[in-house]
Amino acid sequence: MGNTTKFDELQVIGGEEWCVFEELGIPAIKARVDSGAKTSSIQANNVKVYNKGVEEWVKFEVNPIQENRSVTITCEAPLVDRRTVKSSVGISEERLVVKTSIKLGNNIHSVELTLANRDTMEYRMLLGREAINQRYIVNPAESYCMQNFSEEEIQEKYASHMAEKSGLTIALLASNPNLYSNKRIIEAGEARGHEVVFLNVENAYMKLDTKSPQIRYRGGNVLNKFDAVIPRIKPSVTFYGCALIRQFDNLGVYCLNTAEAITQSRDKLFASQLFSKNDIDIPITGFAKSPMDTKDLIRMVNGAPLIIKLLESTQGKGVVLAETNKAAESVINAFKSVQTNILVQEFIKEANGQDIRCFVVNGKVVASMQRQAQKGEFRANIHQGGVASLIKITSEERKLAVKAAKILNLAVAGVDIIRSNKGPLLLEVNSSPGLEGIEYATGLDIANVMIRAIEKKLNYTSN
Ligand SMILES: Nc1ncnc2c1ncn2[C@@H]1O[C@H](COP(=O)(O)OP(=O)(O)OP(=O)(O)O)[C@@H](O)[C@H]1O
Ligand SMILES: [Mg+2]
Ligand SMILES: [Mg+2]
Repeated sequence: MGNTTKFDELQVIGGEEWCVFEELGIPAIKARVDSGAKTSSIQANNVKVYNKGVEEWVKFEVNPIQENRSVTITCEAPLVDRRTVKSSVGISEERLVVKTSIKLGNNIHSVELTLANRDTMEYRMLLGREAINQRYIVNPAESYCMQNFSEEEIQEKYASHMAEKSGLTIALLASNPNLYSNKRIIEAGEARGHEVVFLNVENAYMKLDTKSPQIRYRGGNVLNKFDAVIPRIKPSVTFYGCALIRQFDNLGVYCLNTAEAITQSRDKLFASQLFSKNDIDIPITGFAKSPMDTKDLIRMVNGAPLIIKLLESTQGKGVVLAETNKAAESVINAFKSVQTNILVQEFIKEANGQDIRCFVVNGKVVASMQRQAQKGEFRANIHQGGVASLIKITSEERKLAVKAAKILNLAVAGVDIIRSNKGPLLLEVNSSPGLEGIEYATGLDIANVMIRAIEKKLNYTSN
């Protein structure tokens, strides 16, 4: 088995040692020397693989100081292996292995490090056999044989990192980082000096436990450094997304829109009931279970032409105009025959395919636009070819928008209003209103307004 080093050439290391990783930018990290482990490992969060030329590299974050998560070092190193490790319960997990140089006392040599989630462990690093063999001999009774750092020295080494973190750490909980709205939110957060981390709803999961509830991310990283969460939950993942938001909320993280508010706004029937209960005018709306009531349902909303809406619709996809009573009856009964919940609604003809979108943030209308449907179309949604333009809203409309957002308890809301002969009527309230149309129409930086709303709630002042 190769050359064996002479025993008296080996240096003695203790059961714990201070390691320095100059290439990773880690000035000192305490390691448990563990000859039982083959490869050395280090605690790593937000692990991301990327390409650097033809090589694969890994970017990851390390919290080098035990029991202190405020110091975060972002490290980069070449990826040398992906290993499958089996946990004690037999579940295989992939671990990335990187290569870098380690300094122990005055010795510098190359080392392979497994990136592990060691959050629950006392030491942020384990020094395994591969790093020890042929170089050191372990005396577990001793500590810091290679070099020791005092508390003051550690403080000094990390002083710049402690001062560096001035902005907030904000999570954007969504599904697609390339959507205009999401890109703008990240951009606006970073422009104000914050760190914005994109979290994919479907890659996050939770641990329910009274002592240490957690949110984890694919790969086992614990997400516990966030000051705030911006939820942008698409309708198909409402249930799961809201469960995650509740978990963040339980962990004391401020959420720009609560799970409860999002859930309420996603249910058009429930939201409409809340509106009518709170004296907010909406188009006359009916909801019935049995086809036997269809005829009266139609009469109730003043007959055709009338609107039929799927309960969970967005982008205007589930909104239908029935021109005659006969057509209305067959469409309503067709939906009922496939157990689909629908609302039947009075058609506001005089709106002429126009509606108004008010963007509400923390109780204020921060922007508004008019949307005009395409020719021959009654739905004004941008996704249905609607065209946005600037509009000056009346104070009555402004009050209506603010009140609707307040009743649903939404910090950020897209409130849709339609102008009728009876005055402005509330159409619906969206909890993840898009930014593209409204920023384009108004020229305003709405993403910036959202970020500043978080700063205000957290009493954050930049220096
Ligand atoms: N009762 C109505 N009378 C006239 N037009 C209506 C009525 N209800 C909806 N519309 C038109 O259809 C569009 C879509 O309706 P609504 O906003 O209720 O559906 P949605 O699918 O949830 O859209 P969103 O993408 O805004 O969430 C409205 O923006 C409006 O232009
Ligand atoms: Mg909607
Ligand atoms: Mg709408």
